[in-house]
Amino acid sequence: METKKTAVILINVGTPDEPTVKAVRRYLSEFLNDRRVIDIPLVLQKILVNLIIVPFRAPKSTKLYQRLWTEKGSPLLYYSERVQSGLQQKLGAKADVFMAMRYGNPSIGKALSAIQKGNYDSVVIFPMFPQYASSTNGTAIQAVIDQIRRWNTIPEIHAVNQFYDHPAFLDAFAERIQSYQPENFDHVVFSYHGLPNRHLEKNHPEESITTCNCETALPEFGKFCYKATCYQTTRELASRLGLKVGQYSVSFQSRLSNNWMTPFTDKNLLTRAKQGSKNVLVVAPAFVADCLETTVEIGWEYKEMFIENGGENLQMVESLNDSPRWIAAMQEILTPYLGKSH
Ligand SMILES: C=CC1=C(C)c2cc3[nH]c(cc4nc(cc5[nH]c(cc1n2)c(C)c5CCC(=O)O)C(CCC(=O)O)=C4C)c(C)c3C=C
Ligand SMILES: [Fe+2]
Ligand SMILES: [Fe+2]
Repeated sequence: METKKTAVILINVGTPDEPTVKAVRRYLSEFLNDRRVIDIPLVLQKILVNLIIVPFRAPKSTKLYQRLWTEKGSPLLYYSERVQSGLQQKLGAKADVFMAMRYGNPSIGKALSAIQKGNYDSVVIFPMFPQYASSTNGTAIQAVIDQIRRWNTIPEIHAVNQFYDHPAFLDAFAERIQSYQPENFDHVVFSYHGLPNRHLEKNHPEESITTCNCETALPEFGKFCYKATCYQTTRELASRLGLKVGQYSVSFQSRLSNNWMTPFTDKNLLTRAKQGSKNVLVVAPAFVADCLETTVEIGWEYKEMFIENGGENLQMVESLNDSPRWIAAMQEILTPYLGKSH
């Protein structure tokens, strides 16, 4: 194999610079003005996002970010930095590892300007979302390509566009879940970040989301259907853990409206509490680092609701974060894109 100078750029969604209304407003505004996130007619998006959603959501989100913040800052940023340095150590001279956020800081522009100065032969874009969605991996890959296409010398460009089915990712997540002894819980909930139904329909060329059977098997076109890959991830994890149908369920969280993917995780947990489940384990395999959506939304808000409605214990599985097993898995996922040491 020839020697190539390779840059890997890890990309997560982003997080505000600080838990203040001003910083959260700036972050939400960049996020929600993305055409791949809010995919409605442009004028409507501008009005809806800038005059209604951001002004109303920013104060509410700020309170949540204040609960999330630790002395190390935002967990998403902290773990992204730890993973970057851990992966760099592991890859050694095989590649230089950069990290950026799609929205906010550290910016993709800053990482790419260092990559441009470094004259790399090859750039590998590695969005940190196991299941492809246009609003996550799609926008991250597009943002990098949009900038690189203006360079005088365009390097080789590769993208890991998803890795939900990579055995190294699945084994690392299964090991994490196993450490909580799932057999000791009444039920295991696999909770994925939701999407508007409209986004799903776009990836259903043959069938509507209401008639498709992707909850039980991966359809042929389903590799890029976020719903299908979430269910497939669950089946793979459940089989590694020896969980039987009925011992676990799949649901979707973080909706911004009721026209998002169902079933909703809060309603799933509420029903289970009312039906007598006392002790549930919640896993969130759409995230590789803990963030607002895992720690606060599930770990605090849903937990409170579950206990108020008759449940006794809701245990959130810690995300992969900076675990050595995950960093080794990342190296395996990247192996096809890496040349010899430079
Ligand atoms: C699989 C991961 C994610 C998908 C898919 C996704 C889609 C998506 N998200 C929003 C709106 C918001 N997301 C927010 C935060 C946020 N979302 C993800 C992951 C996915 N989003 C992460 C990792 C985070 C960051 C959390 C952190 O700790 O900083 C927010 C901001 C927080 C809030 O106000 O709730 C919004 C808003 C949409 C509209 C969407 C798909 C269309
Ligand atoms: Fe989100
Ligand atoms: Fe489907």
